[in-house]
Amino acid sequence: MTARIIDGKAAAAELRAEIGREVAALEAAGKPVPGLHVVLVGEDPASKVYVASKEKLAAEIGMNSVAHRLPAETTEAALLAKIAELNADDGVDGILVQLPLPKHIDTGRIIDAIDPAKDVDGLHPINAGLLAGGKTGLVPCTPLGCMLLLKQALPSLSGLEAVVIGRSELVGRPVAQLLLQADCTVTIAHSRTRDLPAVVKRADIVVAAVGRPRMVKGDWIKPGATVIDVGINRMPDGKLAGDVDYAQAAEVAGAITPVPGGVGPMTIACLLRNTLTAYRARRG
Ligand SMILES: Nc1nc(=O)c2c([nH]1)NC[C@@H]1CN(c3ccc(C(=O)N[C@@H](CCC(=O)O)C(=O)O)cc3)C=[N+]21
Repeated sequence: MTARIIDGKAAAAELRAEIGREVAALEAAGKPVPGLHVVLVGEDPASKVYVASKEKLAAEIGMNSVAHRLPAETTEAALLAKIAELNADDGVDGILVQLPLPKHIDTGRIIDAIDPAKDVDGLHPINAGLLAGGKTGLVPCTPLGCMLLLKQALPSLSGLEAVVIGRSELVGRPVAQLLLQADCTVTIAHSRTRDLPAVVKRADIVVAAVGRPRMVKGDWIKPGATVIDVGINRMPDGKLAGDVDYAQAAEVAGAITPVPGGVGPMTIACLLRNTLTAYRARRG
């Protein structure tokens, strides 16, 4: 079998266009447009590229898109002051602090300081707690993107066996919560899981979010399964590889997301969607 390719790039473009139409309607009605503020501390090259991309795509759909670029030496206190300023600014609907932060800054303390109503990354404990309780505040962008791709790829998720590989706060845990809300039977596998290939083999849905290039092999995949590859691993030759061995898995799976062009673009589109969601919740 050769898997159908789940085109995240196309799905993301469509989602952005839809959000763009909603922003245009707000503007036409004389309302303020949503404001997305991305904070970047330091000079990490990958982070710079991602922030530039978020800034550009938000501007493209008519949002008020602002990037705050702070030097690597920025103190935790100064970053907290910046967040307090953005929290207090009524024109700011979404705040995203690009991760990873420099080592001298306590990431948890920064995330905790963001107004949960403006936490478009969905990482604040209030939003994580709502999600764990089966309610939804703001949902983390990558997990939301995974779910939109799955809903597009499958007629129904109810009753399916889903195996999530990885238990990170950013992806593994929240995507497992969303799969549970969609009535999947959910397993979260991780580095201590015994016989991971056999666990993955049960899955109708595999979500790989471990950050290890091509770790998931073709013979781990149940024939016809849907495979969502969250991994974005930069290889020594400069190319990107997912957490799934794509060439092998595509021979067995029913549908699979490529890297690049799968979950990555959806992550940014979902950030824009969360910004609009936050705007509506705050300003009606
Ligand atoms: N607070 C915070 N929130 C994040 O959501 C966040 C973050 N920090 N730090 C870094 C990770 C990574 N991330 C990506 C987003 C889009 C692509 C993406 O669009 N990737 C393209 C390829 C881009 C390329 O060529 O490098 C693709 O997969 O097709 C990748 C990675 C968001 N992250």
